[in-house]
Amino acid sequence: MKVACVQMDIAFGEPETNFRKVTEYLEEAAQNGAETIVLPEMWNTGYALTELETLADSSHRTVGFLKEFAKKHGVNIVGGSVSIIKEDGFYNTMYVVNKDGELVSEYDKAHRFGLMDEHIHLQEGSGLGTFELQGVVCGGVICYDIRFPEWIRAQALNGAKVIFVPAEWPAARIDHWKVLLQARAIENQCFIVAVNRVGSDPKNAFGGSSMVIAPWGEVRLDMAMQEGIGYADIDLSEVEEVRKRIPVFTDRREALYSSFQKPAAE
Ligand SMILES: O=C(O)CCC(=O)C(=O)O
Repeated sequence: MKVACVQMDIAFGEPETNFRKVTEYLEEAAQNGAETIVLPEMWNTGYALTELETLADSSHRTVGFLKEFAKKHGVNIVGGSVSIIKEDGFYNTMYVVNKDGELVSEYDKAHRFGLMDEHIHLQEGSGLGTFELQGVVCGGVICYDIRFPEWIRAQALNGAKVIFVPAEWPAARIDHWKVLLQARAIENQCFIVAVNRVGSDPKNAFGGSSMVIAPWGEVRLDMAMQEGIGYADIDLSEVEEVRKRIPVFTDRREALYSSFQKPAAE
């Protein structure tokens, strides 16, 4: 699978500008032979959370746009995430469409990031976020979600061999981003394809460093602070090979772990 990571700047609170920019990047990646194109987090609005009432996608524009592009160009798109208004509030939602233009996943970010006020403005999701692309089980989580190893493990236990991570991760903590991603790849013995943004908004400067990491932990792509598209080839046989070499999934002791779980507080 040839993946393309779109590491872009995002215009704060300007969906029209961002849709134009994303269209250009998708076209470039498709022309360069990408099979699966990955976008960053909240690419329609950025973190303009106080303006979501007027800016969030209410008419499923994003889904229509991604489906049409995917079908026309025969590419899978892991659509990063966009701000969406649903019946009970705003969500940070990842849409994935396959080469036939079918929506194969709609994942709402599970863990809201307090330092960026998500807990005030956004609802939290409770779906798992696994899906299939070309017969391969994949997972999707969003940014802060990678700080919860049990959540990524749940995806791996449900069969994910490639986990996609769109993000708007600040430069101030970019060391955490790199280490956490590498750890999630090594412990789950899977590929991690992580796409962060560059540029800044009124509150944060973002750290780029979009990465493709192999199941043994090698970094196959690190885009540093470069705006543009990074490409990597993923050979899924590496997942089986690494899982055979060190059989973590066979050696896990679920019953042992759950025997020490604290009961929920009253
Ligand atoms: O966990 C972090 O340090 C960054 C998370 C974040 O920026 C986000 O979830 O949007």
